[in-house]
Amino acid sequence: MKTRNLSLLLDLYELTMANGFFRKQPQKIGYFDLYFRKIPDKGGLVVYAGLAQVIRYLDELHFSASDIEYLRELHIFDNAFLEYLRDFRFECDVWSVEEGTPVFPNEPLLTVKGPLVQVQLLETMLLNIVNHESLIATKARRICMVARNRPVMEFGSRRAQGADAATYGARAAVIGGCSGTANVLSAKLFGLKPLGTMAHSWIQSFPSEQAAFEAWMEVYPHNCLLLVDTYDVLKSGVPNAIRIFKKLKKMGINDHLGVRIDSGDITVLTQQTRKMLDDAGFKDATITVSNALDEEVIQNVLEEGAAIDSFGVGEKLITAASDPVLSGVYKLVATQEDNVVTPKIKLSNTVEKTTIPGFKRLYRLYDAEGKSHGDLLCLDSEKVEKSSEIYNSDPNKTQHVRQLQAWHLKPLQVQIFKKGTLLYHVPETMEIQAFSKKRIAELPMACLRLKNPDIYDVYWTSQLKTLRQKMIEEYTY
Ligand SMILES: Nc1ncnc2c1ncn2[C@@H]1O[C@H](COP(=O)(O)OP(=O)(O)OP(=O)(O)O)[C@@H](O)[C@H]1O
Ligand SMILES: O=P(O)(O)OC[C@H]1O[C@H](OP(=O)(O)OP(=O)(O)O)[C@H](O)[C@@H]1O
Ligand SMILES: O=C(O)c1cccnc1
Repeated sequence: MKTRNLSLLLDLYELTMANGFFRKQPQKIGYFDLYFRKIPDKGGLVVYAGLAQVIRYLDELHFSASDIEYLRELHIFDNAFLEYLRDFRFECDVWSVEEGTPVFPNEPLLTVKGPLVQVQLLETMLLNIVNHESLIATKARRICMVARNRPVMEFGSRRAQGADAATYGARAAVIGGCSGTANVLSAKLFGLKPLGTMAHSWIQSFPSEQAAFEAWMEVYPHNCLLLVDTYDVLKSGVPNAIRIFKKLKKMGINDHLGVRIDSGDITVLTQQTRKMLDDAGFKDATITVSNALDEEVIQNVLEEGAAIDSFGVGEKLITAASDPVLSGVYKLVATQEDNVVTPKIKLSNTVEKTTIPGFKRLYRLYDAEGKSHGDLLCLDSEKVEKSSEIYNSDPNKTQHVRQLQAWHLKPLQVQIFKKGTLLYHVPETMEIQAFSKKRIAELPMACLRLKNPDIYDVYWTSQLKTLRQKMIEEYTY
């Protein structure tokens, strides 16, 4: 893959602060946490995605001669700072949750430790990548869940907000459960299955629908997924498709036969199509549907008894149309000087916006059967004992205080970079999808549902809770 220089894709204030840090606090280390506060669509979980792109961005971070020249001409920055950027070498530690992991509000998904001048520069791109890809993976999870094991093809590139949203979005959609994508670039780059059928233009370009299907059959006899709604699904499209399937059968070909329906009442049309295909002896011929589908439409048509084998889903998925923002944030939680770590807090009028101070660790709590019962956030410096009392971060929960006792702790973050050296190997995308399904299956069922899911429990240790409370009191005037 060619190097991509995104180093100036940041907000100006990151550079002006970095210049200031370089001059005023050059030795100080900063710890930043990346987390979100609210799950889109009032869902029960977010599927974390984007780490592969984060790694690539950090690995390629450099400032070209023309970047430096441009910055010099702004007349904002010190020469010494520009020279530092010219010789920039990434030297941070990075910990991250693994892609595909279901995650919850206020959990540190990514923690970056390094010279303030460096960690501050990363804010925009880390958020841009994680917010986008996690949003799409989360939406895909919702759609694929209601499709109940029927393959969902990602069809959205044409309606995505730009080329990156299409390409990285398709990867995220596969992490969230899609079987593959129509986006060939994304398939090539990320080892995804390239999938597709045909457009109406193919049918329209021939003198008749029958002639179009015949021509397709001649070119792709082993992949005859015919689009049947150009003129009339039941009166023309399906009968013409059946004629083609009969011809193929005579030639001894009976694989990958099917139809795609892209308009009209999905329940009615698929049920009647199924009957026509079955009656003609093509019980294995598949029915694919598309047309502005999302989790609500899919759930609805399946509840109505639609006869569907697979889905093509585009615009609503690739744009996360129902709730198109994951508002992850990147906040300073501690600084370090001479090996002394000092927790930092940001207060707010709203409790949710008050940050969680300190360099922290995140664990998932498992029972003996491998089911997860919540997550635990603690300070890196503390030792968590079996006898520890833990506190639900949601004060409204009735069982507010619990004993750790019966649960096993599994760390959720792994170290990705150590002093700028990459330690982590990104798994294949389909492995990430399988990992994600497994992690999601461990969660309480009630957290998975689309509507009114239970809130997953996130606990804090007593030390973390006390530290936060003390800091809130210290800074409250
Ligand atoms: N049985 C159904 N229940 C719920 N939603 C459905 C059902 N059938 C189709 N839909 C959805 O309703 C929306 C509009 O469908 P409609 O039949 O109006 O398609 P259309 O785009 O107008 O068709 P055309 O492409 O011919 O203009 C689409 O999002 C479609 O997926
Ligand atoms: O509806 P989506 O979920 O985005 O799925 C992708 C859509 O893209 C194609 O439509 P096309 O661009 O040919 O326009 P159309 O809406 O007229 O079918 C295809 O036929 C689907 O309808
Ligand atoms: O292959 C298809 O059927 C397809 C691809 C992209 C968008 N709509 C349909």
